[in-house]
Amino acid sequence: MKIALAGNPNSGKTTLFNAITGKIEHVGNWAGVTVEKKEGDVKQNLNPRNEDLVVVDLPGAYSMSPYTSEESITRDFVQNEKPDVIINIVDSTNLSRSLFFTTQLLELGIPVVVALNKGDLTEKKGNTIDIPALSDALKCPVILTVSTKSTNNGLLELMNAVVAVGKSNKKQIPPNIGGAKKASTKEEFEKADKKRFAFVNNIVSEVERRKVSSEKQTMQDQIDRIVAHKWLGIPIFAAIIWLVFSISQSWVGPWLADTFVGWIDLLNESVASLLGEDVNPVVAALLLDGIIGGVGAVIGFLPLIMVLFFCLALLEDCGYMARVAVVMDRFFKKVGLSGKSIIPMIVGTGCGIPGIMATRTIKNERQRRTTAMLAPFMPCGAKLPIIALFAGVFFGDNAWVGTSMYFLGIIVIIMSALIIRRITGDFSKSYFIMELPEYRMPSIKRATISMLMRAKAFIIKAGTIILVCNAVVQILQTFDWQLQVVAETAPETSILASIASPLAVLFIPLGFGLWQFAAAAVTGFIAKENVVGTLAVCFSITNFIDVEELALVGGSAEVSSIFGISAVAALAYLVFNLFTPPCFAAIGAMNSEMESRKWLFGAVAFQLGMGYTLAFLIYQIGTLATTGTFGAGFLGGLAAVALIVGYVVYLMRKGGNSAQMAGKIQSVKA
Ligand SMILES: Nc1nc2c(ncn2[C@@H]2O[C@H](COP(=O)(O)OP(=O)(O)OP(=O)(O)O)[C@@H](O)[C@H]2O)c(=O)[nH]1
Ligand SMILES: [Mg+2]
Repeated sequence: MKIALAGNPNSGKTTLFNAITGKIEHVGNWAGVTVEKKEGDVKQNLNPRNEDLVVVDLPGAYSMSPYTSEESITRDFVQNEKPDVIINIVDSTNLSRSLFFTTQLLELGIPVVVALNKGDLTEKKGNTIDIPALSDALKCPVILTVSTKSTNNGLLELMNAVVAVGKSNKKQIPPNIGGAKKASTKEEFEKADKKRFAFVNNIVSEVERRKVSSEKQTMQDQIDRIVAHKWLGIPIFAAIIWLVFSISQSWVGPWLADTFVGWIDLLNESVASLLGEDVNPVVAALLLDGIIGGVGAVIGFLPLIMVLFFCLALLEDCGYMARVAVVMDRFFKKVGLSGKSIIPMIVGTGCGIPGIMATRTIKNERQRRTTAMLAPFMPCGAKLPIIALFAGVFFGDNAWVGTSMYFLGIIVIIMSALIIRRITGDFSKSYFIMELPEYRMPSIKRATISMLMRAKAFIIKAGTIILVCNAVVQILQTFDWQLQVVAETAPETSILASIASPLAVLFIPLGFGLWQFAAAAVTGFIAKENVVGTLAVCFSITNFIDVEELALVGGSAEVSSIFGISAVAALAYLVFNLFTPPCFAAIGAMNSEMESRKWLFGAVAFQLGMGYTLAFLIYQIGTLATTGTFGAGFLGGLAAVALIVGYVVYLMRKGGNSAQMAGKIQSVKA
């Protein structure tokens, strides 16, 4: 039996799906979290008779009408794949809005069971819903559920009702709303919608008793007045992000990382003693420096990243991140995007790929493609080790490094959106309406699960892609083109050095024209964690976190002298890695969401140009400010940057002209 979960965004479909299948799909406290359908089998304890029950979680939808194109995945699935039963998840705190969709589902000829979800919240608010009366009015079973609870949550009753209607021979007859079913033109649909609203309002007024204006509500409004305030919103957001980076990077993170790195060191030592003296030094180096050293350098930052993800999950769960979308909407609207583009960017701070996929809910094509192109500018989980490394080595673990990279990301996104709008010549606007979820105590359990999921992905990546890359880097730097082991005094003769050196020339104006940095930037396109791993291997540093000094990169002076670049150049290198194109996997995701080769190539070129220009400006201006003269390769870099900027300006003019032309043609037509 195939069971579809359908309902409004943020009603709790995925939470319910996870509860009945035992899966751990991403749940978020805002609308539009699920963008793809997901399938799972019903858990044994909710399926006592062991039937073949498959559940499909769908993206949220407000309507089945073909004139709201947004929710097509849900509509297509329900209409084309004909599930045997639909569970309609209804947010019981928002009955009147949710039932509109219910009336449409009831008319499809597929049995519907309503899961009246978030029963705990309704109770807390002091509202009551007459469930038998609601079931009578809708002519379908209605079961009260609390999908966040593990017991006494109504899920067994729900599944029993689902199996019963799925097996019953009696057809469900939808309530009579009066001709709504036969609509085919837009006008007819609109007329039918009006009837539906009237029908729903009528039911709600009969079954629901609301407790009027509770104090809690006004308190929520008061918090929102400050948190989502026009001017205060931004500094509050900055302070919160600073706090998150402080906790993860300066306070709790290093303390955890310290213990963790101790274990990695121990592993390294025990493997070394196991290998003994007789093992071929090339093999020993591959294992100890390349694999354990390289992967260890990356994994060493795991505790730090976990703390950060935990904090972000708490912020998401309590409802704050949805407010950030509202605060940022004002700025995004000015550059042709909307608050809707923020969600992909917030999701992208975990990993760029789901962030890019989240752009799917954006209707306007230019906005969707622009968001998919710019979301990777937010620092994702894989970029955090790079930030942590450079903040540690050059800036004493200061939380401002991470915070400023986060906000630089937002600024670059806003500027880029402005440029892209000009280039495309598409000045269309869109309005952003977002339902704000209520504030609530964040759940430690949910945040822990979210953190562990991300940590798992990080470890798997470190044990596969990162491990292989580090091994390859180690081999390439051990041998020269004649396959002879390179002398320790002449590392520049290795295969790796000879490949990376020509590229390093391009980086001289950016302050890091060394083959090691060039090699690390290139492996970074395979996965951003590789930047840290490759630097560790190339500079033969087995770990960046000093266990003795109880500080991240305790031997920072030592490491920075091994790197041999200035702090300004280090910052430029950090920015270069964060603002050039993301890893290949994310570029693949960009490709599938943009659905246009032209946009994809344009986006990658734009990102390359952006990273290069920013790194150039930071290095040269920073060097001028700290030493009084420009850095090396100033003129060459200036020429390159002038070329990049000149070309972008040319494209913007061209775009502006074509927009003007289009405007003229339209006014002539009018
Ligand atoms: N208090 C309470 N919260 C719930 C319940 N069910 C879900 N939630 C919360 O509601 C929010 C939305 O849950 P999701 O499962 O992501 O909602 P969804 O319907 O899948 O949302 P989209 O995928 O965006 O359409 C999350 O913050 C959940 O923790 C419930 O029964 N009680
Ligand atoms: Mg969902």
